[in-house]
Amino acid sequence: MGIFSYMEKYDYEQLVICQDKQSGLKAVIAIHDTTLGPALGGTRMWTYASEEDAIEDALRLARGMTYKNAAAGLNLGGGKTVIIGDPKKDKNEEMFRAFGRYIQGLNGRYITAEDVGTTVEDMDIIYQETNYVTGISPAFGSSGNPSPVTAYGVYKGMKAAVKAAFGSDSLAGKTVAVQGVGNVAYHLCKHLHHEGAKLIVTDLNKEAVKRVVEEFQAKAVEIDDIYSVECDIYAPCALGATLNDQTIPKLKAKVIAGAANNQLKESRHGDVLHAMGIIYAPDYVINAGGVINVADELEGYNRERALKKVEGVYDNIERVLSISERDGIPSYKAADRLAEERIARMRNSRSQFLQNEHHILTRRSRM
Ligand SMILES: NC(=O)c1ccc[n+]([C@@H]2O[C@H](COP(=O)([O-])OP(=O)(O)OC[C@H]3O[C@@H](n4cnc5c(N)ncnc54)[C@H](O)[C@@H]3O)[C@@H](O)[C@H]2O)c1
Ligand SMILES: CC(C)C[C@H](N)C(=O)O
Repeated sequence: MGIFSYMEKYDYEQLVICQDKQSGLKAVIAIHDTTLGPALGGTRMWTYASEEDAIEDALRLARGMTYKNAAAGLNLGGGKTVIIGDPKKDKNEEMFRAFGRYIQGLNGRYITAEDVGTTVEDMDIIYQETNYVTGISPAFGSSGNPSPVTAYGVYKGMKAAVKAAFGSDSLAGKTVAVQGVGNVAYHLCKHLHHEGAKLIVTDLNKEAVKRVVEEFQAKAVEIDDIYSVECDIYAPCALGATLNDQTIPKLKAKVIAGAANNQLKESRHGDVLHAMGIIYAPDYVINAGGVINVADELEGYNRERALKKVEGVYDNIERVLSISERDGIPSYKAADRLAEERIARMRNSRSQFLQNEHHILTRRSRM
């Protein structure tokens, strides 16, 4: 499908292609929908097989942020950036400065933060060029790395999903199979271990596995074995599309609750999970802790207030699962409905003329 057809299909607002020869920056900023407010979404740095793949990923992830922000009750729209390159080899200071200038050029329509392959240090460099960046260092009065807070939200959301499946939200004695034990899942494993859950883990990065085995008595398994292990909960915390035709038939878990974005390869896989009676905590509802946390920076960051808001992920998962049960629809559809209805309500809410500082009449009166 051509880019304009794809954008029209899901009603995207804007796609910005950024190139800076000097620094090697090749970035794609996708803005999906700003009905609720400026588009907030992280910057992913990844080695894409093709430029088309990078554009598609930016578009897909941006739309996911529209739904995530809407379902989390934030007054923010959805956007995302991908930078083409290897985060271990291709980063440099000029690249993130150049990227910061592109963000500034959007004049607040897009606000960035961390995603896979980018760090607080990268956000600090962007901050030298623009205010439209979050997840910057606590030294600037900001919230820092969002991953521990995302993990806290996933932990809370997992408890709500476990309650729906087993009648109690206790994780003590439950076995959780965690795929990918990087930034978010390390902290998730810590919460689960403290509550008395048993952990089975895998990761392409052997050091990351060693750390959770040593610190949280996790049992390590091979990459492909994580789907078929005996467990109560499967927590996908690596990349997307791991719930697909090949993996779903292997699952033994009664609950799926993890941090990864875009877990369902296609929506129909959410229908399959529903038909199998597996409780699926929709990805963008359960992993909203990070964005809720960085969004708090826009009001002057307060950690205590941010964590309180993140605890609401529990209620949000409960709400989605009860709509799913009440209406007999898969949980991913219940989540989409929640997000779409909020956006539609705001889009259709009555508009009144209010003169503000951006209005032409105000500007004219200063002349
Ligand atoms: N960091 C956040 O605050 C945040 C917020 C919301 C969503 N997410 C999503 O959560 C996921 C994890 O994010 P992160 O920040 O922890 O990233 P990360 O890169 O730190 O961790 C991901 C881990 O998954 C491993 N991995 C990759 N492919 C794998 C595979 N096939 N099998 C097993 N392990 C594999 C990697 O080696 C890495 O250790 C991503 O999908 C991200 O988009 C992150
Ligand atoms: C704004 C960020 C913290 C975004 C995060 N990477 C997410 O996917 O939610």
